[in-house]
Amino acid sequence: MDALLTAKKVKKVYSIGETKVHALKGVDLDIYENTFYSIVGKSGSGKSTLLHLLSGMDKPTEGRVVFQGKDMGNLPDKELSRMKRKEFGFVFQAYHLLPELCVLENVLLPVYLDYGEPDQNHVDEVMTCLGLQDKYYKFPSQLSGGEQQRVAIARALMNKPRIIFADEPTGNLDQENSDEVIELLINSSLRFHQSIVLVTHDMDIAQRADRVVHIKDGVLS
Ligand SMILES: Nc1ncnc2c1ncn2[C@@H]1O[C@H](COP(=O)(O)OP(=O)(O)OP(=O)(O)O)[C@@H](O)[C@H]1O
Repeated sequence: MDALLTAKKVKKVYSIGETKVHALKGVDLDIYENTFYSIVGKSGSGKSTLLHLLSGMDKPTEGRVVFQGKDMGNLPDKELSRMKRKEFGFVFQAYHLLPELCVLENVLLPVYLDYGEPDQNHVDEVMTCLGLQDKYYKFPSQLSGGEQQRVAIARALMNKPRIIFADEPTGNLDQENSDEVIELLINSSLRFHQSIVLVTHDMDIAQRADRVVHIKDGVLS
């Protein structure tokens, strides 16, 4: 079986004035479908940088990131943006919900950004899967942190992406909400056949993954 997404000899160097930070020093990684990966390592080891490069949010200094045969570094910006909206879902530590929109409007944003029509069955299925069936018309300020993160996950699932990228998604939540959000993220990815690539400091969460990717000083171990 071919990998869905492949990083080949990926390096990332950040330049701050004269100083160069070698954040990734030649990373090879295959992401297969229907698989949950966690990326763990100390602070500053390169976890978020790796997630940003795998998800097309940033480009490598050297090496290639290939999604379904397409080198993301060679795609025109417009095509890359379209691909990311269609194929990838994003969940961050901050929920990034728009406060003036209700839950349903927030969740449907990616669909409207692609000039699409909502698939009402999918919307209802995702919302129910995430326990949000009675929250459609609430505003973010009326929800708890855990509920807001569940809305962000629902939004990430709306376009039926192949991969969910999550960077410390439970970083702002207490233990109980954190457990619930991870449980729902795993359940929904199984239900809707997505892979998950998740960056976390929490080893209990990391161990839930099918594969734990360890990174140290920009190198996978
Ligand atoms: N935009 C940037 N400009 C310059 N240096 C950066 C930038 N982003 C990250 N770095 C540096 O690259 C290295 C890897 O950072 P990265 O954020 O990927 O680590 P991390 O493992 O996700 O850390 P944390 O767990 O603290 O979030 C660090 O030395 C960091 O200071």
